[in-house]
Amino acid sequence: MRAMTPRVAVRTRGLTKEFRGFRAVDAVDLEVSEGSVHALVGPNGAGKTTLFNLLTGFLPPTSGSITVFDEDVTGRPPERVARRGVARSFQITSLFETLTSREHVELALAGRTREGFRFWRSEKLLARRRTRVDELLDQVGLAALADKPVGLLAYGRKRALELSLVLALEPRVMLLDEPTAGMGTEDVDRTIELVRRIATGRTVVFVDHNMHVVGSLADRVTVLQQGRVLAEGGYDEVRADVRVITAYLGRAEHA
Ligand SMILES: Nc1ncnc2c1ncn2[C@@H]1O[C@H](COP(=O)(O)OP(=O)(O)OP(=O)(O)O)[C@@H](O)[C@H]1O
Repeated sequence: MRAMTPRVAVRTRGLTKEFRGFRAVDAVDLEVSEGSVHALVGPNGAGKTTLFNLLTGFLPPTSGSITVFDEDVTGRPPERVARRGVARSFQITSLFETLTSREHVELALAGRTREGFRFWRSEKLLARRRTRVDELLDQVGLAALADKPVGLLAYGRKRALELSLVLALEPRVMLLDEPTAGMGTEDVDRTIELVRRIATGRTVVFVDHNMHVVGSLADRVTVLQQGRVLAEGGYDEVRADVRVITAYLGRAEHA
């Protein structure tokens, strides 16, 4: 039997973003396989966030191209890219402190589906919506805290809620910007488990500075430095790459 080659979920070719002549992302060729978990790492200022913003349409590229499942989305606005199944989380999201987790997820679902806020017109739709809300909260471990105002939740739980809001969009490709930023060890480990769970059947691209997180989750790692791809491969391969070691050590020396 012939082994199936996975499709390419996201591909960039020569992707470049200049800010007044400064190349924050410089001729990046990236290939993310469908169903894989792909990490973007690199020292501060390497261009990771800018690349995320390009992939999701939040910034138009200066040159180069982006395809999502072979469809060209170069220069498309965020809502058009989102319609191709790409959803992202942010480093910092604003949640509504007085609303509960359940209310947040309900709003995310109402915003996403065609029924919008008309679900109350039909008992059937209402029941289906409730089940989906429960599933999403359960998936991120928030079932027991669903009716607490978000302002009372610990930081790690708020980040889990943010993930459920991304999941509510039912993305084919999830982009997670520093999912463990600012977390203590316990929350980091919970988040690793959570991302692993939600990555099943999906493509995930994430940025994280924590190498334990990268090593635990990533099938492939792309290392950026000064906007360029410095190295790419499996975690162990990349970690042993002299150019990567030098890039990180060089930074430590100058810190
Ligand atoms: N809107 C902008 N205008 C001008 N320069 C920018 C802009 N956005 C980013 N840059 C510059 O582009 C470079 C890459 O920034 P970016 O935020 O993408 O890096 P990063 O790898 O995400 O860094 P960090 O790990 O600190 O989040 C930096 O030198 C930054 O100052």
